[in-house]
Amino acid sequence: MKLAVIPGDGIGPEVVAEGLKVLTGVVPDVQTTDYDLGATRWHRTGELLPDSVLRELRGHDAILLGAVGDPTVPSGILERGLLLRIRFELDHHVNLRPSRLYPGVSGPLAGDQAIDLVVIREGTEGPYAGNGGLLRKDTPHEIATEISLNTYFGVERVVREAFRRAARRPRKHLTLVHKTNVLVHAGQLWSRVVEEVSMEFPDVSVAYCHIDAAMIYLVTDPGRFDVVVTDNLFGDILTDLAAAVSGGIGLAASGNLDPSGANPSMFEPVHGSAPDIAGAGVADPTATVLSIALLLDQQGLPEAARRVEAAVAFDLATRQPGSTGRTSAIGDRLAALASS
Ligand SMILES: NC(=O)c1ccc[n+]([C@@H]2O[C@H](COP(=O)([O-])OP(=O)(O)OC[C@H]3O[C@@H](n4cnc5c(N)ncnc54)[C@H](O)[C@@H]3O)[C@@H](O)[C@H]2O)c1
Ligand SMILES: CC(C)[C@H](C(=O)O)[C@@H](O)C(=O)O
Ligand SMILES: [Mg+2]
Repeated sequence: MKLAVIPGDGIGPEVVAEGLKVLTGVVPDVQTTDYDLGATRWHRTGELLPDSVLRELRGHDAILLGAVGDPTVPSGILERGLLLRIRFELDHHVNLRPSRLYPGVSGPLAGDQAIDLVVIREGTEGPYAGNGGLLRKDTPHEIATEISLNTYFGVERVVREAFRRAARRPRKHLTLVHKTNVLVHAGQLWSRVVEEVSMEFPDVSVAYCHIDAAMIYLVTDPGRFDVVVTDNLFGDILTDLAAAVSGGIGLAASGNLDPSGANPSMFEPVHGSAPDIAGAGVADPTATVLSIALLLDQQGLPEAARRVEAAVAFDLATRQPGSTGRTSAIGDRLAALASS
């Protein structure tokens, strides 16, 4: 497997190192190419994602990313110019974000309710499309717009993927999360597409939830969710909360997928560069390791993926209550468990 590695900023390199330990333990023939993209390169050269690097990324089977973002770089430069540019250029329209409360993990919810859900977040449209600007800048009449783009093509393909995934799960249940009572144009498109595609999946039951109510239910009754399909921004926010109720952001994995296979998919923890703990060696690498499991699955290695997930499940079930541990110690443990 040819893997492009973008460790990135903050805790990115720390967690990626542990992810690679686990990956190379279960799949010996991984050839990695490291790309030093991120804050340091931007400061040194002004480059975010040179076209030549983008071309090289396309030549890999998959990409592993740590995180981007740094307090010394104006907000949005790295996020838009590097991370989102990769997602958009490589047509990562399916942003796959599973959340599971693993046995032994104590979440913040009363009675540790069962959580096993998958969010399919649209990845290339919505308010992330970059369709906006500032008018009359630096005047008292300044106007900022950030228009949400929703195309039939973009909504249909992600909704279809969500139904496909729901149909393969035991509960076969899909919830559309949106804000159709206010965002009536986009809301109507999303609802209509869900209704249309549902005709092809008669075994999948369908529910709808406004995004604000979905936040309530994620905290009071997360068991009602199986597969959730939603737009780019709602999905961003929803998956941080889903992570928080499932044992924390240090456990939340994601895959940015182009299911057509035309472009390499990219795997990364849901969390960011965590400048508050960067360099301290205390970041939990489990989210990255679970992202490796998603990568292995997508690369057609389900048995290796299962071993990695089983290693994480065992580790979480046997961790000392309340303990987090050192990044490298968790990585060593997971690598040993997964390759044994
Ligand atoms: N995919 C990405 O690259 C990505 C995702 C989110 C945020 N960001 C960027 O990261 C920077 C920091 O953003 P933020 O602080 O809002 O979010 P964050 O996810 O980096 O951190 C939020 C909180 O979670 C904690 N945390 C995060 N990962 C952890 C881990 N593995 N183990 C233990 N604790 C962990 C942090 O210490 C912090 O308290 C910003 O520049 C932001 O744009 C990047
Ligand atoms: C850093 C940012 C561009 C990114 C997003 O909003 O998608 C992050 O929050 C995430 O969840 O991966
Ligand atoms: Mg986010």
